[in-house]
Amino acid sequence: MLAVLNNYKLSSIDEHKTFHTIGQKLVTYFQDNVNLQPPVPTTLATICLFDNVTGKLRSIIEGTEITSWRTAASSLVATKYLYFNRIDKTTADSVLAIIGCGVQGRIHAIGMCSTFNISTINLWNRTNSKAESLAVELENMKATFQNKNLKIYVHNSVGECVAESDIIVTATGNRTPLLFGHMLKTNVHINAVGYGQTHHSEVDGGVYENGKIYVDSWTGAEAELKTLNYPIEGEVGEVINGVKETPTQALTIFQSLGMAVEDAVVGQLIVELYEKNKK
Ligand SMILES: NC(=O)C1=CN([C@@H]2O[C@H](COP(=O)(O)OP(=O)(O)OC[C@H]3O[C@@H](n4cnc5c(N)ncnc54)[C@H](O)[C@@H]3O)[C@@H](O)[C@H]2O)C=CC1
Ligand SMILES: O=C(O)C1=NCCCC1
Repeated sequence: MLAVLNNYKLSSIDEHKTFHTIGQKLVTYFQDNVNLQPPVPTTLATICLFDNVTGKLRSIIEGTEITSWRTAASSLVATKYLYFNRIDKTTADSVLAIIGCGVQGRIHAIGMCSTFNISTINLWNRTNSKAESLAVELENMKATFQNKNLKIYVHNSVGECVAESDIIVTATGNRTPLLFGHMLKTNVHINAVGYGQTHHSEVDGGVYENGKIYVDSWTGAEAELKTLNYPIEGEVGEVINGVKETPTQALTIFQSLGMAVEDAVVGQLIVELYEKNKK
């Protein structure tokens, strides 16, 4: 995944400086890594940054953590603009479901509960003990969350997990659908993160058919969602900048594809911080 970015700002580094970045991320996904002792993340990533004038390799950055956080951050932004901006926040009592409690499920849970007023979190994982471990971790983090009275439940089935949920994250990498329309309340928001057979494998066609689908990037969608036979409303960015309207009263789906620019910019930020702190 190659990204070339010119003339952009990193205000946390220097609000007057203009940055130019050429970056590429290499990703592997080895599902059996979880069975190793000690376990190794299934998704592993390395980010390379290149000098924008000479093309010379400038930095090699460990990209596994960056991948986790930037993916969750994209879902948080999508959830803010596609879900929280259309509900009455004064009465909002939002319930979150995490389907798949691996690396992404965990970071999404922490990110969502730290950022939004989530009153209940419902967890499901194929191996139940993993959901139970995440529940313990979240219980111990409650003091840092927006809603300190967060209720945490582990469920034995996906249907039970999502039945009362307003916001859903699917992060399993399952190759066939596990989330179906009949399981859902009305007006829910789904962040479909996992990559199985395709990006849209985890969610049944009936959900896409009745929902408004948003992506992180049109370019990514043209290449990576060729087999999704339902119309895409737009990019989340188009809702943010007002080109597309904020959806109202709808089932919304953020189809997360992952963008190389996210990795390149965070990589650049880390290099700039490293060099600044070295001085
Ligand atoms: N959209 C994006 O930008 C990104 C997507 N991903 C994708 O997200 C998914 C999850 O990634 P990680 O959390 O890093 O993986 P992980 O291996 O840490 O977690 C996956 C979880 O889902 C469960 N699971 C695995 N296969 C399953 C199946 N067939 N059915 C039901 N549950 C299953 C596992 O028990 C595990 O807890 C992967 O498909 C990965 O490719 C990862 C990074 C970025
Ligand atoms: O953007 C990424 O990084 C990934 N996207 C799809 C699945 C693996 C990692």
